[in-house]
Amino acid sequence: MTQPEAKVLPKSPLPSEDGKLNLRRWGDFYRAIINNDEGTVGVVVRILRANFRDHRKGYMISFLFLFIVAAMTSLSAWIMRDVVNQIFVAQSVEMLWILSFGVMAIFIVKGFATYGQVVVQSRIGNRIVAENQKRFYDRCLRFGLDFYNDRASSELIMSISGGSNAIRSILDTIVLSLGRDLVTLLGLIFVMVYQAPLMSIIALLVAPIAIISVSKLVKRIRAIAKQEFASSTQIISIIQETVQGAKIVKAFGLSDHMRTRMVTAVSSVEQRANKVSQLQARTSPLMESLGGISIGLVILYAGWATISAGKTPGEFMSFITALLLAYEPAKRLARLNVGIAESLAPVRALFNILDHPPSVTETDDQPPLQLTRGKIELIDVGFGYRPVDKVLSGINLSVDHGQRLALVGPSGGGKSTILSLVQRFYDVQEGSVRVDDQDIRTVSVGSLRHHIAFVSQDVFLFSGTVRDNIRIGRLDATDEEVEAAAVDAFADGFIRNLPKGYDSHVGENGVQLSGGQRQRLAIARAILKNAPILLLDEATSALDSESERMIQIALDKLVEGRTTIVIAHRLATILSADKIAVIERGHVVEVGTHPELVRMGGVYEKLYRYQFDEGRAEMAIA
Ligand SMILES: Nc1ncnc2c1ncn2[C@@H]1O[C@H](COP(=O)(O)OP(=O)(O)OP(=O)(O)O)[C@@H](O)[C@H]1O
Repeated sequence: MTQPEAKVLPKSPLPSEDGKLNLRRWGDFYRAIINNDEGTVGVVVRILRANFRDHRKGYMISFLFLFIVAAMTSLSAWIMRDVVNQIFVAQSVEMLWILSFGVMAIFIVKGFATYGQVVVQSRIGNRIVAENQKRFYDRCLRFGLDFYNDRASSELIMSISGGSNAIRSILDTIVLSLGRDLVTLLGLIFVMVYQAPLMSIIALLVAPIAIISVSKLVKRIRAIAKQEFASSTQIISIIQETVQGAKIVKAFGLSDHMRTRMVTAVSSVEQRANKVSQLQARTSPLMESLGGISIGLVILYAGWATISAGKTPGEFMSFITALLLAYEPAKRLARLNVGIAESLAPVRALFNILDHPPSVTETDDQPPLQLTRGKIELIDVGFGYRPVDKVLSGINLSVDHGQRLALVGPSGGGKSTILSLVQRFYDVQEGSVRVDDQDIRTVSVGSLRHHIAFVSQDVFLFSGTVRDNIRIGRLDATDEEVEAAAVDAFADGFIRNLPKGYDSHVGENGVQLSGGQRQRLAIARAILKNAPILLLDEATSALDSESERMIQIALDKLVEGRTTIVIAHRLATILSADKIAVIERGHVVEVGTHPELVRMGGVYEKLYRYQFDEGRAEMAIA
């Protein structure tokens, strides 16, 4: 998994060289912390910037409810002084009624405010998850193929689900901590300080110890949670490989090997989850002990003051109630960072992907491709998937309207890469690709691909029916158009023989269709798209001769009147091509028609002779 390099933070501005407070250095320091995506603050600030503004109103309502809850909690502590002094000491009947009903009212209001807050908060939370998932997916769709080549799909799955839920959980934690716990705590501290200032200082003595200890725990949790997330991603990846590679797993007897990999990943998650829980749980003895010390000291002082200094118990009742009520919110606030630490890893994974720069860039004002003839040219094209590894150099090729250019040559020569460049899956690093004299980098990518139909050799089938899969060619096609395309692709016959005909579901990856049948569905898609430019990567897998013959007839029909670039593995299919280019180690080594190339006696002629001899041998065997 790719992680961004940690940015180096400036050193703390304390102590400054001259011993004076340097406000600019403090400013730089805090800005760096906020903009540092590696730090908790940086991530939290980014989450707030991206998500808080759009839900301001909702959060305000949520805060209002939280404020009511906090106010009611503080009020319930405040009222204790009068409960003791007016009811139990002064024995006032009138106050007995007022205060009893007052306490009931306080708790009822608190209950309803809590309900309102939970409902509002959950709605905002669910909306934020949905928005982040949509934003993430939109971003993924805009990436070039290089993005997908470099990533396991498990990383994307974990980021879209884990990352957006973690964002929600961090926001919930912050809102609850600030709105409920902080406001409640401040209210209660106000009550405490107002009622007994000296005792407040005694009670708050333990706070710095709590803050320092918790921040140490947080650092450890963050590191372990990152490893836990990586292992969880691995679990998804192993499951995907088990499903997609089911045949290979069975054929090569890899069950034990896969099981070992899974056990390792699962155990790693288990151990790390245990460690995180254990570290999180450590806050309990810490907080309980510090809370106990604080309360014990207060009782000691209050008891001493009542017994020896003649103070009334009522004076301490409010304070002690406030202190006991403050204990829970104080504990939660101290743990705030602990909770967030665990969520940081998935959020960072999501941010990593959102921040990935698209390799194929396009501005909103790029005009659509103006297609007149459908002429394609590659002019001095140079390209490599990685900066140091050139895959294509000095490629000059052109194919005019209605013509057929065939690319042949040894495996790994760069033929498929040429088709990718024409569709602008990647941008060329040298030279240009032009369609009807327009550099394809200057027109909108959508319009370019709209004019191109691509039939690849590995046909991908989406989950859904056969009909849905053909309709991929043109989403607004009618059922009749879909079926007509299938007829032209010689697919109608086998489709009607499926249990539910066109409405039969193709399983994940279309496992129940043969290679030849899948090819014909791909051809039907291209027929339906009816684009003026056709890019064809012929199937290499051996098809039975009947399938092969039908596919060839369908393809011959498909190429009619279109500008076609075809990668040919069997030369017999391209003898009539207008131009044949031999691609070897990233260069065009020969160009010409079939008779010209045979006469030339070069690479093509050797290839042809080899396949011709092979064909004769096959015929002899037959
Ligand atoms: N996504 C990729 N990332 C890195 N290198 C790649 C990628 N795709 C292809 N290559 C490399 O680029 C070179 C050209 O590959 P390409 O698929 O274009 O060849 P080809 O002529 O179509 O081969 P084949 O006939 O076997 O399909 C090969 O060395 C291959 O390893």
